[in-house]
Amino acid sequence: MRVIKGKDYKDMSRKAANIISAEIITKPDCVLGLATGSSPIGIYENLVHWYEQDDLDFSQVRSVNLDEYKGLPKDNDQSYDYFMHQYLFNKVNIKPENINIPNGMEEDAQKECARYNQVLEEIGGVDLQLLGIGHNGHIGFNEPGEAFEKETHCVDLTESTINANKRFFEKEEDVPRQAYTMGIKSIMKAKKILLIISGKEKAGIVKEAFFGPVTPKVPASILQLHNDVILVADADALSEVEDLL
Ligand SMILES: N[C@@H]1[C@@H](O)[C@H](O)[C@@H](COP(=O)(O)O)O[C@@H]1O
Repeated sequence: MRVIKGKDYKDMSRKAANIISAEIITKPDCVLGLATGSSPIGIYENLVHWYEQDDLDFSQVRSVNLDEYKGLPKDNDQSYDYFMHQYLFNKVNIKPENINIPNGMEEDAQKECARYNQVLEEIGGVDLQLLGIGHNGHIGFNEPGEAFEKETHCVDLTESTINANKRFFEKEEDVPRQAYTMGIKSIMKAKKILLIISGKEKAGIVKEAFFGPVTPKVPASILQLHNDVILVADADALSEVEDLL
C-alpha cells in the first residue's frame, strides 16, 4: 500500500483527484468504480473544475458505483444515485448509458444482485476503484461479519452505520436499514484501488484496518492483500500511524 499524505481535506482531495484524472487522460475509456459519502465530495469538485477547464473528457468513461440504499427512489436526495448526479454526473459529459448504479427500488434482492453482477462482468473489470471507509471498517456497504461477502449482495446495515449516516436524514427512522453493495471480490478485482480517508475520527480505524490482522470483522483490512492500493489521507486520519509509515 502506498500512502500519500495530504495536509488537510482540501489538499488530500486534490491529490486523489489527480490520480483519477491521470487514469482518464491515459485511458479515456477507463472504467471507474465510484463511491459516495462525504469523503469523495472534494475529489468530484476538482474533477468537475478540470472538466470545465477542458482538461478532462468523460465522453468515453464508464462508471460502476459501489452501493445504493434499498428502498430509496433515485429522486430522493439521500439516494446515492441522486448524490452522484448532484456532485459529478450532471456536471460532466459522461454518457448516461455508461453510468451503472445498483437499483435501490428493485425489491427482489436476488434479481438485483444478479443483474449488478452481470453488469460488473460485462464491463470487463474496473481500472480504478475509489473507496472511502466507514467508522467500523466497512467498504461500500460491506459490513463487519464472519466472512467476506464476495459478490453483490443485500446487506442489513449495522447500528454504527445507521448512526453515522443519520446526519444526512431528517429523522433516524428515515435512514434505510438495507442496501445493495458490490462485494469484496468485485472490489478486490479492480486493477487499482484509491482509498481516501479524512479526519481524526477515522484515525483509529486506519490503524486497525491497515496495520492489524486481515479479518472480515474489519472489511477494509482485506485491502492489505491487494497489490495496487493508494491510500490518500489527511494528517488527522494518519495521526495514529505516523511512526508505522
Ligand atoms: N456506503 C458509504 C461508504 O461507501 C462510505 O465510504 C462511508 C463513509 O462515508 P464518509 O465519507 O461520509 O465518512 O459511508 C457510507 O456508508
